[in-house]
Amino acid sequence: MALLELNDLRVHYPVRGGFFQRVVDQVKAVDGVSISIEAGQTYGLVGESGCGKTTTGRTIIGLNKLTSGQILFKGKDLAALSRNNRHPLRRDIQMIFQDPYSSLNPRKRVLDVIAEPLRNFERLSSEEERRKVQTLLEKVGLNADAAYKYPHEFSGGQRQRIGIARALTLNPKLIIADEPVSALDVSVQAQVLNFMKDVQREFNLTYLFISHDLGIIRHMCDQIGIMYRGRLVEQGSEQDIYEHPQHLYTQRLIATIPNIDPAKRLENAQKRRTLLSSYKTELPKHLDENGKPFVLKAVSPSHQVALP
Ligand SMILES: Nc1ncnc2c1ncn2[C@@H]1O[C@H](COP(=O)(O)OP(=O)(O)OP(=O)(O)O)[C@@H](O)[C@H]1O
Repeated sequence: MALLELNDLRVHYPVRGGFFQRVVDQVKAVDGVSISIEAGQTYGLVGESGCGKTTTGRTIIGLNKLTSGQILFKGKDLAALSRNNRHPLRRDIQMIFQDPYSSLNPRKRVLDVIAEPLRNFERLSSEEERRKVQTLLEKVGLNADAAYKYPHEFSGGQRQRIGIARALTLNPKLIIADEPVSALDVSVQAQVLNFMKDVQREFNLTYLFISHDLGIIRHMCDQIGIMYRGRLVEQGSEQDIYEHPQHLYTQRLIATIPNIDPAKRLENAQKRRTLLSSYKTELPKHLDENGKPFVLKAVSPSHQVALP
């Protein structure tokens, strides 16, 4: 049995207009999405901005209401369960948000940020809570003292680790990661992604990984779904999607990937930086001495030509 199954999920937002603010139209943000995710796997949901990825994730976690369809988690239909029966299942699904700069409350200490889900589900003494938070901080590679600091005292990558620690507090089975690295510098992206893979192994997690970046999706995911205007146009294994894309939209998306391996991308960015710092670019002139158009050329410091 799959850990999570979406059956014909639809989420439509009403568009209101006119003097009486009547519903005049619907935005079909998610329009008939069916997905099945096996325990321990990473399912990547990819597509351009506005195609409905975030709405799908938020609906699974209960932040949005579904219009129709089923969300089966461990075989139970979340929408059909009473609040009381749904509550214990909710703790098994957590979310990592896109922007670690805005998703952590700046007025709360890291201890309170990470302990918040615990306080909703468990009654721990403050000593037990502190110990649990500090163990988690160490697991995500931060110092236990970080518990007494505020989010602004950390870098973007460290903040995303705090977001990951927060998602792990209740030992969830499924984590929905919505663009977890898109707000981070490319050099930090690879670290956080690899760290998420380590955490997945250690905690036996299943990920629904949402991204618009096919390079990152390839690095992270076993199964991939391509979304376009609220619908899934193609689903398959990582190899199916990248080696044999069937749908024209998938083929176009793949053709636009600049460099699909994030580790390679980082290596290339570093190479580019080194090259730029050791080379100076001579400014172009319009014509050379023979009257031919001047070609822009890079010259090493030892061969620099003094510009007139
Ligand atoms: N609360 C809302 N009310 C009305 N329309 C909404 C609402 N939230 C999202 N939408 C619309 O639903 C569609 C899907 O939005 P969604 O945020 O799910 O897309 P996305 O693929 O996650 O995009 P991005 O990558 O830019 O976050 C968009 O057209 C968006 O404008």
